[in-house]
Amino acid sequence: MKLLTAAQTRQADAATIEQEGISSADLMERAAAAFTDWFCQRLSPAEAGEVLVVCGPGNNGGDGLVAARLLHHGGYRVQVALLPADKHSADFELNRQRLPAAVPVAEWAPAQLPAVAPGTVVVDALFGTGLNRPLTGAAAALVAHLNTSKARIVSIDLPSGLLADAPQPADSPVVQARHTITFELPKLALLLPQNARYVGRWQALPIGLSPQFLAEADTDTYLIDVTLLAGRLPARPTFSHKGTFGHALLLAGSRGKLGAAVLAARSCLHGGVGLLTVQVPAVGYAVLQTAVPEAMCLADAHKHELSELPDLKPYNAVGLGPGIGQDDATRAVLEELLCTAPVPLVLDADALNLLGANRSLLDLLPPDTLLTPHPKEFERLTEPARDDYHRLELLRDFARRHRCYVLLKGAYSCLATPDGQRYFNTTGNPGLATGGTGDVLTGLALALRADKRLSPLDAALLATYAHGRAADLAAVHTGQAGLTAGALPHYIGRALQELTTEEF
Ligand SMILES: NC(=O)C1=CN([C@@H]2O[C@H](COP(=O)(O)OP(=O)(O)OC[C@H]3O[C@@H](n4cnc5c(N)ncnc54)[C@H](O)[C@@H]3O)[C@@H](O)[C@H]2O)[C@H](O)CC1
Ligand SMILES: [K+]
Repeated sequence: MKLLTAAQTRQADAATIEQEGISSADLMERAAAAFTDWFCQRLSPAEAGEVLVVCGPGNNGGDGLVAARLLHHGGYRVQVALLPADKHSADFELNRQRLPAAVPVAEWAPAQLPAVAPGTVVVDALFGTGLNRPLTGAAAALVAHLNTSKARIVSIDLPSGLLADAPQPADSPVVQARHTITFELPKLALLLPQNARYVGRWQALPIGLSPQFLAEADTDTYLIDVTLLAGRLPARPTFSHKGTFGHALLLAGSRGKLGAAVLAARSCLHGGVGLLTVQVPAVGYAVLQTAVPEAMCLADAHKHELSELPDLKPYNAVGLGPGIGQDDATRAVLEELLCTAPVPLVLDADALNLLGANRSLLDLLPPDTLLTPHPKEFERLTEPARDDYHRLELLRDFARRHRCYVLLKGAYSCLATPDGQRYFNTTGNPGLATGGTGDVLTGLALALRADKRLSPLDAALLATYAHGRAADLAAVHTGQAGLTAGALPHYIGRALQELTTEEF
C-alpha cells in the first residue's frame, strides 16, 4: 500500500468526489460516519458520559460537527466547542446548520476556557491535514488546556497541531490523544517514534477514496502489508530439493554470545533455507551441533572469536553479525568478506558496529547488501539525527550512496532501497522489544536472500513483514511480555505460508 502526503490526500479527496459524482459534504459524511461507527463500537453512551467535540474552522472541524450530530442521534450526551475564527470552510458551515438544536454549542475564547471535567471524552476535530504551520494563539491555548485536563482524547484524522508529514519544532503545541482515527491511509507523522505521545494508538478507517487515484499516485513511500507482498513469495515447487532454496552461511557468535548464533540459525531454517552452514568460534562447536542439528557447523580456529573466512564458493548468501563482538580478528573477517564476497550479504549487530568504527569499509559494501541496524547502530554508521525526519533522510541517503538495502528497526521498521524508496512495516508488537529478536530477523533475512527465486527487495520486504507477523502470531499464545526470541522461529513458517502465492 502507498503512503500519501497531505497534498496527495487532498487530491485523492477531490478525485473521489469527481469520479463518484458526489459532493465534498457527502465524503465528509462518509468519513465522519466511519469515525462514529468506530467510536460507538468502543464506548456505549453510558461508558462515554460527556462527549465534548472541539471543532476548528476547516473540514476537520466539519468532520467533528458531523460526528457530533451522529453521536447525538446515537444517544450520546454531546456538546460542541468551537475555536473562534474569521472564516470557516463551506462544509463546516453546512454542518454547523445541520447540527440539531438540542446539541449545545459554545465558542471557546482563549481568555476564559471552561474547565473540562476529568473523564470527559474529547473528540479533537481542530485541525487535520490542512495544518500548514505549528499552532499559536487561541488554538495553542486550547490545545494546552485539553492536554492538562484529565479528559480522554480521541483525535479525528490527526492529533491537532501535528503536521502530517513534515518536521516541526519539538515544543510546538499538539493534542495528546489516546486514539487517533485517521482516514484511508496513515499519514507519515503517525509512524514516527517522536510523535507517539501525541498519536496514542492509531487506526486507519477506509472511506472509499478513489482506487484509481490511489493506484496511479506517484510515491516513494509504501506500507509493507499483504497487498504489497501479494505474489512476491512463490509456492515451493512439488519437485523441490534442498538445492532449490539455496545454501546459506551464517557467521555468528563469540564467547558468551553463542545464543545469538543459535537463534539466527534456527530462524534461518524455519525461514525455509535449503542448507545451512554455521561458522562459530571453536568454543561454540558443540553448542551449535546440539542446539541446531539441522545445520552443518564449522569451528573457527580461534576459541572465542571469529577469525577466519571459509571458502565462500558453496554459498548463495552469507550472514554476519549476531553475537560476533568487535575483536580485531573479527574486523579482519568482515573486511575480507567485503573484498571477496561474490554472494549476497546480510549484515547485522556488531558487523554494523565494526563498519561504523571503520568507515572506510563502507566503500567496500557489495551492491544490494542488506543491513539491519536499530537506530543507535544506524547513527554509528552515519551521524546523530536531529529528529525522526532527519533520520529518515540520512537513511535514504545512506542506502542510495552505498547502493544497499537498509532496514532501520523500530515499531514501524523502515526499509530504504538503493533507488530511494522507503517501505514502512505494519506487523509486529512491543513483545519484540527483547534480546535476540534481531538475531531471529537476521536468520530469516539470510534464508530469503539465499533463495535464488527472490529479488533482494522481495527478500528484504518478506523477511521484515514475516518477522513481525511471527511475533503477532506468537503473542496470541505467549502474550507480549511472555514473548521470547526463542519462541519466534516456530511461527515463521506460518507467517510465510500466509504470504505464499499458489499459481493457478
Ligand atoms: N481528504 C480526505 O480524505 C478527507 C478529509 N476530510 C477532513 O478534512 C481535513 C482537512 O481539512 P482542511 O479544511 O483542508 O484542513 P483543516 O481542517 O485541517 O484546517 C484547515 C484550516 O485551518 C487553517 N490553518 C492551517 N494551519 C493553521 C495554523 N497553524 N493555525 C491556525 N489556523 C491554521 C487553514 O487556513 C484552514 O482554514 C482532514 O484532516 C479530514 O479530517 C474530509 O472530511 C473527508 C475526506
Ligand atoms: K484533529
